[in-house]
Amino acid sequence: MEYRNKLVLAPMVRVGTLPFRLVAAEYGANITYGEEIIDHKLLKCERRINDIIGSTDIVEKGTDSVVFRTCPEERNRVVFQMGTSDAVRALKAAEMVCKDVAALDINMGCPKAFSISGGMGAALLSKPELIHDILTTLKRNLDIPVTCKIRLLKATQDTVELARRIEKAGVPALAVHGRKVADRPRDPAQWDEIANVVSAVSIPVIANGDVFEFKDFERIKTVTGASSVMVARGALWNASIFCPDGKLPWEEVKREYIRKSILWDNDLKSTKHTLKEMIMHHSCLEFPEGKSVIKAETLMDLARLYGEEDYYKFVESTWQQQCFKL
Ligand SMILES: Cc1cc2nc3c(=O)[nH]c(=O)nc-3n(C[C@H](O)[C@H](O)[C@H](O)COP(=O)(O)O)c2cc1C
Repeated sequence: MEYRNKLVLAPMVRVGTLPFRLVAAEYGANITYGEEIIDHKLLKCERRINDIIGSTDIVEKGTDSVVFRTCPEERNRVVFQMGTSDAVRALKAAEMVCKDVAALDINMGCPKAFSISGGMGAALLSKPELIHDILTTLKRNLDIPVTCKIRLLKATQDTVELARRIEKAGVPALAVHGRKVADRPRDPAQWDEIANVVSAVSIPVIANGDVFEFKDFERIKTVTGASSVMVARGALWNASIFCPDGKLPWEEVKREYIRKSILWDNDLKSTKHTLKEMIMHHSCLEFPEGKSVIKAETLMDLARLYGEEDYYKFVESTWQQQCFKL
């Protein structure tokens, strides 16, 4: 996996499922991260090939609940992001997905209470020995690249020191979200702090924070010196941010997302959540569209709402034909 000169879709919980990753890639993302999945959850899952829709699924044992869905088309660019606080558990969990993804990333930046109280996410930032243990154990035992995504520490020198230690663990790249743990999304990302990390390490740094237009990809690279750029909210609000020719109208992007959600039988909650985030940014959930999305009980309801009923029926009939063949 090459980490230089890449446009990267950031990991986003309940957003970064297969249809969203495919849409982002269609518009130009070179590397697409899945949403963070916790190792404990993975350990309760099994890998299943879904011959009807052509996906590989990680499914909660004894249920049909899909925790992670991928397909061969994205095999060379999808990054599985995991939450963990233990090297051995992380390895056991990673073994289930490593054949189907291009790389594994460990989330070392999540500031949410759930992550911190479990010793995961940003809690790892103050435990460099544990970081080293997790990264080296995974690297030694897996055939795919292992990276991590961090936030800034309170003091610049501490962030730089941590980045150097992470580099020594042998990772091929490091993603840096230019905010501190206590910062909120509205606080500006500190690109100058990312620049300090870039100067201190030789591995490619993936700069992340406040990229909202295509021109920002070049701007953040110039300011930070980073090799690659990762974008979260800018992509959530309009995944065509990756298009060099400029963004497409968000309605068009939303339609593409809905069609892909139908095609890959995406989890309804995830599809609704992603649509609601888009609507909240561009319009208002109180308007009829938002209310209908909230009310939708099936993907067919959403297909009907967006005039994609025929497409839904077409996809359903291809699944039925596939079922007969099997
Ligand atoms: C809806 C949403 C979900 C997120 N989920 C994750 C996640 O699963 N793992 C992670 O490392 N960061 C997660 N983040 C943080 C982003 O990956 C990114 O670091 C942050 O939003 C800053 O980038 P931005 O300024 O481009 O939004 C999430 C952010 C958003 C908006």
